[in-house]
Amino acid sequence: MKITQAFSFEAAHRLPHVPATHRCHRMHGHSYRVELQLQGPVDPHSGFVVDFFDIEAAFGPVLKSLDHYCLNEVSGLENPTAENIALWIWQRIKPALPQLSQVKVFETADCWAEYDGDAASA
Ligand SMILES: Nc1nc2c(c(=O)[nH]1)N=C([C@H](O)[C@H](O)COP(=O)(O)OP(=O)(O)OP(=O)(O)O)CN2
Ligand SMILES: [Zn+2]
Repeated sequence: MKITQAFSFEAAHRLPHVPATHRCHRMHGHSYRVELQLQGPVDPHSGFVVDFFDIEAAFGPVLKSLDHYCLNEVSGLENPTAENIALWIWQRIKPALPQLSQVKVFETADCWAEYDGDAASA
């Protein structure tokens, strides 16, 4: 069974490795959406794969460290592309949520990155 919980945060960023002529080289902001997918068996007693409250508790401190920050100033996010944010989130919450199977980071409704723990695609 797969379950997904969505979160959102507001943040500023600039992409330091794109050409100066690229509009994302300038500081700007996004309303990010994060989707955390977990996969595992349904506990026969609780009926849960994982309690959504436990996902919220595990991700809360990570979310707080992103919300209303300039992502370039967050340690490990000096190049804050959607891809790098997805990987960064995965690395921080996988230990607490072993059933984590995918992290999606949406910069806009139309553009997102997804990471499923496959080292070859990181
Ligand atoms: N592969 C990636 N490409 C780009 C990323 C990224 O993280 N991974 N990021 C950006 C920029 O952050 C840019 O701000 C994205 O903006 P855009 O998708 O163009 O969204 P806008 O809302 O600014 O654009 P509209 O077309 O006006 O909706 C670029 N590329
Ligand atoms: Zn951007």
